[in-house]
Amino acid sequence: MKPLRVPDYADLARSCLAADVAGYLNGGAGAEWTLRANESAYSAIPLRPRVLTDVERCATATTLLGADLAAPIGVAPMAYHRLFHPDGEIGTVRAAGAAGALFVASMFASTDLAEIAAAATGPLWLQLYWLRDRGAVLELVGRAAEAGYGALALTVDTPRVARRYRDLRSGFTLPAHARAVNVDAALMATSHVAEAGTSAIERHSLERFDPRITWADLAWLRERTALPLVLKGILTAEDAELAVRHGVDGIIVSNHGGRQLDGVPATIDALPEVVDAVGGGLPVLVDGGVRTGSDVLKALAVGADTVLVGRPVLWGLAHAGTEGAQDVLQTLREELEEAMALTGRPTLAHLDRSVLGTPNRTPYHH
Ligand SMILES: Cc1cc2nc3c(=O)[nH]c(=O)nc-3n(C[C@H](O)[C@H](O)[C@H](O)COP(=O)(O)O)c2cc1C
Ligand SMILES: CC(C)CC(=O)C(=O)O
Repeated sequence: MKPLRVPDYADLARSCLAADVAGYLNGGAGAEWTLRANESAYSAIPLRPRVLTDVERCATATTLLGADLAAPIGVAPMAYHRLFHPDGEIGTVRAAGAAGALFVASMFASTDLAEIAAAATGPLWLQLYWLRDRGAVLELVGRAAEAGYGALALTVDTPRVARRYRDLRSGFTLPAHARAVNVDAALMATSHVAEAGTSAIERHSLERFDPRITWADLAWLRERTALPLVLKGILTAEDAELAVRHGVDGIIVSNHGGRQLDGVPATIDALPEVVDAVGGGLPVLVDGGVRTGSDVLKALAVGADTVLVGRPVLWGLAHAGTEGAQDVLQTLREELEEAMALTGRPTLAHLDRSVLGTPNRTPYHH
C-alpha cells in the first residue's frame, strides 16, 4: 500500500522495525492514558466552517523567532534517529528543510551536531536536558552556537525518564549504531548497558539528569549563551506565568508525547490556559498527537504559533528515509492548507477559537 495519510506510515514503520525499537518509539509512560488522550482529544473537537470567504489562496507561511517557515510546523526533538533508519538525523533534517519546517535536534541525536547543521536548509534548534555535569551541557551549547543553531529548547518535564512499561518488558537498551555522539561517551555509558527487565535510558537518566534544578537556575544558562531559550514541557498557566517572568523566549506546551507523567491532559486541552496566561508576549508551540492538517489547524486556532510533530516523522523516516519523513511533513502542510480553505479561513490570522466547536467529550478512555 502506498501511504497517503500520516497514520498510514505508523503501520509501515512498525513492520520494518524490531519490536523493542517500535515499542520505544510508539510507547508511553504508565498506563499510556495520556498517550491515547493526545490523539483522541483532537478527534473530539468539531470544526465550525464559514462559507463564501474567497479561499482561492490560503497562505500557510509564517515566521518563528525571526525565521521563515513554509507552514507553522516543525519536527519535535527526538533522540537517536539512527535507531529507525541509517540516514538518521541527516534524513530528517533534510526532510524538514525540503518541507520548509523547523527542525529541533535532540541533545541525544545520533549524528554530530555540526553535520546536522551542515545538512540543514531551514531553521534549526537544539534541545537540551540539564545534566548533573553542567560543563557538558555548556560545551554542547557552545558548539551549537558555533554551528549556527538558532535557539535552545530546554526540556523541563524530565527530571528523570518515566517508567515506560514497553521498554521495561523489552529490556530496552541502545544498540551500537545509535549513540548520543554529541555528549561525552563516559557520561552516556550506562545508556547502552542491557539489564533484563529494566530500561537502560531510564537508569541512565537517574544517574545523569539533574533533578535539583529550579527556576533560579535558568539565569545560570541565560548568562552563558546569547541564544534564545525556549522551555519544553509546560502544561499549566502557573508555570507559563513563571516562564514569562523568568524572561524565556518561548514555550512548548508538551507532555512529551505521553512518555513522561501519565495522567496529564492532552496537550490540546492544556493549550488554552497556557495561551491565555502568556497573552501573546511570546511564541507558544505545542506538540503531542498531531496526525492530520486539521489537528494543526485546531492547535493554531486555540492560539499556538507553531505545532511540532514527533513520532510521525520517524514513521516516515523508518519506512522511506528522507523521502518518507518529507512526505509526512508535506502532507500535514497540504492538509492544513485544505482545512483552511474548507473552513473558510484563508490566512493564519483568521484562525481563532471561532473555528472550534464544543468537544464531543467521550475521548478519554482507560
Ligand atoms: C522516540 C522519541 C524520542 C524522543 N526524544 C526526546 C528528546 O530527546 N528530547 C525531548 O525533549 N523530547 C523527546 N521526545 C518527545 C518529543 O519531543 C515530543 O514531545 C513528542 O514526541 C510529541 O508527541 P507525538 O510523538 O505524538 O507527536 C521523544 C519522543 C519520541 C517518540
Ligand atoms: C533518551 C530519552 C531521554 C529521550 C526521550 O526524551 C524520550 O525517549 O522520550
